[in-house]
Amino acid sequence: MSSPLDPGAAISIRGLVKRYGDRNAVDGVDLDIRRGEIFALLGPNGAGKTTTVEILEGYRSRDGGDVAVLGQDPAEGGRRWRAEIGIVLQSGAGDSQLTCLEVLTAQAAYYPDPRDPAEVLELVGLTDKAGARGRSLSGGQRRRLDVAMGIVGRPALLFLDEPTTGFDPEARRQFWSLIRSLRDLGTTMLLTTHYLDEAEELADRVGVITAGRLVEVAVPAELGGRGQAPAVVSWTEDGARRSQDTPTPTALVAELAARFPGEVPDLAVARPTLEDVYLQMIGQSR
Ligand SMILES: Nc1ncnc2c1ncn2[C@@H]1O[C@H](COP(=O)(O)OP(=O)(O)OP(=O)(O)O)[C@@H](O)[C@H]1O
Repeated sequence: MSSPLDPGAAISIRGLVKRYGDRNAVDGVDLDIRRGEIFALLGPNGAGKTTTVEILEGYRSRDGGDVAVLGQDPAEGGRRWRAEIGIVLQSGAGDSQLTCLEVLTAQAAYYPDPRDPAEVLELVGLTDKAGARGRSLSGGQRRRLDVAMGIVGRPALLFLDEPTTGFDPEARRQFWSLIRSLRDLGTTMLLTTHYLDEAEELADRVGVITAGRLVEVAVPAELGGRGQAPAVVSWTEDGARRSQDTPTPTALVAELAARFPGEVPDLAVARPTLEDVYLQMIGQSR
């Protein structure tokens, strides 16, 4: 028997089930996301991420379980509840004939306490594109406009579905700093991503979902026992690459330092990345 919904959480989920035909796309998910937290949902294609997120957004019905999003059942969320939620979809506003400022001003009019559209453009780094039409923007600029649309209503909770797909490395870093400024403003965020470095960089906690089940929830540094995993020390010796797993890499490096006259050739100390443990987890659960 699972515990009751947590009324203080931004998102509280117990025993969530969604069926398509005779298959459970979401198969008994329990999860609490704290207010102010950035939570990343990871999982392979078809794992059930979008289905789960769309149920939380109130866009899909569920077949079982209890859900509270900002204290409300999303299946019954009214206009006031909806105004507290921002959504950044996989593709959004970019095709509009309107200018960025116009499209954002039109969106802001739906909300009781919107942010100033010009300030939002500044926040997403599109001030110099205020007068440009959506369809003249680059892919990365369109995504920023999507984010601007998602946050102009001053949401307490923001859903971001694969927000940086198609970004160049610099645009991704700028986007990450935008997400951090939203966190500093108190916004709770649930993001789905296939970029493990993005999850590591942004998320307070990550959840891995495979075949509709949440297999682990942890801070990125601890996922899959990563915090306790041995380090791999590698170096070059007698023209060959050597490597050794060790729980005490400092001792091994000291030993190598004593053995070599100067620099230890090509010395590297590595621990499993989030991607390493993630791939291992989803491999095991298939
Ligand atoms: N409307 C639908 N009708 C039938 N099956 C569906 C429907 N929507 C999703 N599914 C199935 O449910 C499962 C979960 O899909 P979902 O879109 O939630 O996965 P996902 O984790 O978001 O994947 P991706 O990373 O590819 O976006 C998949 O097997 C998918 O084929």
